[in-house]
Amino acid sequence: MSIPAMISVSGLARTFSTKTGPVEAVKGIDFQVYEGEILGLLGPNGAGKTTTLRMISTLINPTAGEAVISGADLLRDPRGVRSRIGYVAQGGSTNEEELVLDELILQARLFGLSKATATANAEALLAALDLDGLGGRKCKQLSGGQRRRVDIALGLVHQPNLIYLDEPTTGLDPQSRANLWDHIRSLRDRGTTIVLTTHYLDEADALCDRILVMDHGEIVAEGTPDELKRRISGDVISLEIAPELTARAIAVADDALDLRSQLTEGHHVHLTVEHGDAAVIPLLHALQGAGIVPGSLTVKRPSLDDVFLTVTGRSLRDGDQA
Ligand SMILES: Nc1ncnc2c1ncn2[C@@H]1O[C@H](COP(=O)(O)OP(=O)(O)OP(=O)(O)O)[C@@H](O)[C@H]1O
Repeated sequence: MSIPAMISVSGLARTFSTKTGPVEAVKGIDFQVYEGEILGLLGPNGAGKTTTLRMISTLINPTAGEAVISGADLLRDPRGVRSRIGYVAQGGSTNEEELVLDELILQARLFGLSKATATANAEALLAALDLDGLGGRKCKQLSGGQRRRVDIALGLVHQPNLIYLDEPTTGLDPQSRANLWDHIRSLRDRGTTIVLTTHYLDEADALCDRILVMDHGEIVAEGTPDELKRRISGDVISLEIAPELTARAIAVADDALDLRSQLTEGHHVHLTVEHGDAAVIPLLHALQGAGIVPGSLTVKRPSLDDVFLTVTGRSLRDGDQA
């Protein structure tokens, strides 16, 4: 049975008019988000991630295209869309002077929940997001990680089953980031569908079930982190071999495996194959048959940085000026 699509987007585009001419922020993209997954929009600054999120949350109108969000049509039923989603913006939206619990209850009431339900939801979320005991604090008295969790609670307090997180961990220290990742995963495990944007490769890798790589307003690659790494770059098996045997070792490996590429560097032979783990035993067997015993063997999976470099021709970290 196929998993139902929570979001279905087709031909979605947004061009901004500026004094210096039109800016095509998003150039007609198609994608689906499935129920219960964490989908990541990964790309450098200016790739079009936030514009995409803002369109599918009704905050800005698309110039072209359409979308159905949790059963509601984006263009014909924007109120329906708004009631079904939670949106956590980049900078958050907490009111500095407000008490955390009051802020959450107010937010839920804005979505039409009764006082009792709003209070119950707010208290349950404080517990679920490890914010117990902080309901009586002012938002400005929280740490960065606590604030980000309050932002997320604000997006969830009306109990949407779909939440958008724009750069959820930007500005957090490594420990708060890892802690927030755990919370985001636990939301998914309880059935919430999550769409998040990030420029962090490690975040997309650690957190997302599926990734859309965006660059210059387009989706340039799509897949699970593993699929992307495998499809685009392959795994690299590195063998330490006596220099006089490297040519022979490559010939043997080429017979035994479906090699994508090979490279010799002194005592080392690097072989690129689709599935490194599955290739190790046949490779060792073939080498042994030819009387070659490697001094060492390692299998390296490519990083998402390698993926980004392959699809865009530049590193994600260099791409911030795009
Ligand atoms: N209101 C606007 N008016 C004009 N141009 C805009 C507007 N909003 C976004 N843009 C432009 O559209 C492009 C995409 O911006 P967007 O914010 O969607 O990128 P992003 O991938 O979310 O980047 P970041 O990671 O920095 O948030 C950029 O070139 C940006 O300058």
